[in-house]
Amino acid sequence: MGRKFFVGGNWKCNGTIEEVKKIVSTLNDSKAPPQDVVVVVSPPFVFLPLVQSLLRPDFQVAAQNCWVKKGGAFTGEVSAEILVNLGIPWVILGHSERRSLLGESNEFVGDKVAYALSQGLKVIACVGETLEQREAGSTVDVVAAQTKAIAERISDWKNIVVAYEPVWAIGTGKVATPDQAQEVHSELRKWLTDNVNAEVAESTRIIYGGSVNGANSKELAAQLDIDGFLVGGASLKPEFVYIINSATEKVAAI
Ligand SMILES: O=C[C@H](O)COP(=O)(O)O
Repeated sequence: MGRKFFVGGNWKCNGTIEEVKKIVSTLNDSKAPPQDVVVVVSPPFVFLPLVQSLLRPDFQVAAQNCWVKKGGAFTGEVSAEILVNLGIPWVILGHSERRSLLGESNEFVGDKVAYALSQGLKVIACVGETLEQREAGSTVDVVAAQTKAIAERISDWKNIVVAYEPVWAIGTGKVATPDQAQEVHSELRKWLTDNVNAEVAESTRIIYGGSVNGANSKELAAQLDIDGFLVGGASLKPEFVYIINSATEKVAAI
């Protein structure tokens, strides 16, 4: 299996200069296994240059969003071109907080993903169902529709990581069980096989997000179709290092 384990830390709208320096210092001092894991941290826009300048070179940074098309007269937005100019390699798109709070539709997210890729960014594309959708039995339909809106707009999947983040598990402390997560990851991979192609399905990393912490990461990492994590709250704490090191669980399971 050629999918290198991937651990993203989404700091969301958190941090002061002092806190940022402390988190980076903890990461820089950690013994992560770079041969087994890709580590990408995503601070708020304004901290990106600082984090990039301080962070160890084997870890990377991601923006938490970018504008849907070429920059210009779009007050308050940050374009893909600006991120590229700053040397930011990754961007998180389609996070459920933006989908729900800012009304980002599947199509809008698909357009953003396509534009970001066209500018040379790598994308962590988030999908996931709400509790109501899960209880209505429509989880697979929801994540398939979100993935389809991306698939219809792109032709090359090599710079995409798909993050499955059930909305009910985000920031709630209510993590999906390893079986629940594995089931959706497996369905997503099947969707990619049926609707894109087998090569993309086999090579695309599908990572899990939603209340991942140092106590549950190893068991989740051992699941066949879980290729890493997108971590929120715990990425602000020293336990993030433990989550990064759960990559060794995956290597052992292969
Ligand atoms: O992007 C990360 C997810 O929203 C997960 O956040 P959380 O780990 O705080 O639940």
